[in-house]
Amino acid sequence: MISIANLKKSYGRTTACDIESLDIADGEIVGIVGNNGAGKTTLFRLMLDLAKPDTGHVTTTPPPHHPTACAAQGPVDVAGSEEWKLFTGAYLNESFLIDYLTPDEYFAFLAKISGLGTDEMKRNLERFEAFDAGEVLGQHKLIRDLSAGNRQKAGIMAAFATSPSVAILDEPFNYLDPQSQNRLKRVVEEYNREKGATILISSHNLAHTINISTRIILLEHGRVISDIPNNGDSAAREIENYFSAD
Ligand SMILES: Nc1ncnc2c1ncn2[C@@H]1O[C@H](COP(=O)(O)OP(=O)(O)OP(=O)(O)O)[C@@H](O)[C@H]1O
Repeated sequence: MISIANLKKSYGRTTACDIESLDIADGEIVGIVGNNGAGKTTLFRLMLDLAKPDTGHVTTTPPPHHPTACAAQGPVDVAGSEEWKLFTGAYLNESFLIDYLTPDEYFAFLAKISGLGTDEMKRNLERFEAFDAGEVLGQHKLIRDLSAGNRQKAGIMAAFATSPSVAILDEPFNYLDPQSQNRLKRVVEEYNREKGATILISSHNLAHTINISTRIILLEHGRVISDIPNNGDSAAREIENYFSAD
């Protein structure tokens, strides 16, 4: 469970986040949508302790089924604890990558700092075989020399590589070819189903977001203006109306 309480962040006169209360239950796939500057990335940065809130907290409760030894029993404030890192994976942008490593070296590095064995890491990455299509793994190419799409794939795979119970992805469909976008949707849905993982995705691709999310949160000026359950694309009309050109 992720809980947000009285979370505010401003940059000068710009309100980037202003959320009084928001709970995300274990196992949800939450699509975060909103126009440019609505506050999607800021919300993720606050959830990952990459930005300091002006007020408020993001707390996260370790899911009971997470295999990694995690001392915390109850909710932990992400700004005051390291425990949540044991069960959270994320890819927001290229700053998450290490350019002078190959993807395989980068994944080995992640395995090491996460206490995963090489075999476990290999197994975790197997689910990405179709998504990767042999362009990222085993290529001996440095991350800095990969195409934008393949860097994006490496970052997304890294977010899932440690088998997290919570995964946060900012604009994951960016740079991906249409087939890879569809394969990513399939991997995300399978991962959520198999692990009961909570997945948060921000995207401007409304069709993909509506397809895979169980809930859609619409942001405007850092505030939640709609929070809609999405069963079988039921949120589509409201979301599409909001973004219509008229
Ligand atoms: N480090 C920063 N310094 C100043 N302003 C910032 C900073 N980070 C975000 N902002 C501002 O906060 C607001 C929200 O930005 P944010 O990047 O969270 O929006 P977004 O919904 O992710 O936008 P986009 O869809 O364009 O990626 C914007 O007005 C942005 O200019």
